[in-house]
Amino acid sequence: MDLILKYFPNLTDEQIKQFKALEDLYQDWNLKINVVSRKDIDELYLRHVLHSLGIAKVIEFKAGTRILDVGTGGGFPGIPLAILFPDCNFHLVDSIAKKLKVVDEVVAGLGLCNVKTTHSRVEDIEGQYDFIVSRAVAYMPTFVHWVKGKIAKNQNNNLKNGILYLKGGDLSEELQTYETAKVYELSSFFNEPFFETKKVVHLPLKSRG
Ligand SMILES: C[S@@+](CC[C@H](N)C(=O)[O-])C[C@H]1O[C@@H](n2cnc3c(N)ncnc32)[C@H](O)[C@@H]1O
Repeated sequence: MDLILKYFPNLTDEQIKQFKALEDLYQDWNLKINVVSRKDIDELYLRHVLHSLGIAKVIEFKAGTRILDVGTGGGFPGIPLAILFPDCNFHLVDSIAKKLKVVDEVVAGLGLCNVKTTHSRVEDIEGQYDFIVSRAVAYMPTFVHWVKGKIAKNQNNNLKNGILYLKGGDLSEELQTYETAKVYELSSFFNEPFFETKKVVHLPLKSRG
């Protein structure tokens, strides 16, 4: 938890309480359903919470922003972002029902009112969002194809609307057709060895294929 405060020192008491509660909630749920690996649960704040919050270092969502988390799994990056941005609306989607059961319980345990979940493949989700966030779900061209038509145009005249994807490694081949894609190194925000090769890819609306 100290790690979160180190990089996000202006949290409210409520947010601190919610971030602290994550550890027990995930530990309890992991005993019943394995949503987070053993190693990762021991380093939950580094590997999941702080990693998810890397998106917030790239874009600070304004109140009322609609965000879709595709393939949220156990709730990442959606849940940490929903704690950080309580005035934004989050829709967390996954194609595996048991993972969403855990997400629903964690959301209820935290008292988060800004999160909705749906058990579905993202291709079947209808609706428009200002941003689509994700981590470790699909190769970028496949992902872009899945979410085509789901990003709202001209909402608040925000040219940044689009995809924010947490990825690692060499992305040159994957991103070669997306000229306006911007890649942010998470090591420039977080001084921790874990983030050495980790990045946030921002694909604004205009660059969608
Ligand atoms: C490797 S896990 C990543 C989970 C989470 N984003 C994280 O980083 O911890 C990939 C998740 O994407 C989900 N998924 C894969 N394809 C999907 C699709 N087309 N629609 C919705 N969810 C999908 C899987 O069920 C799985 O939970």
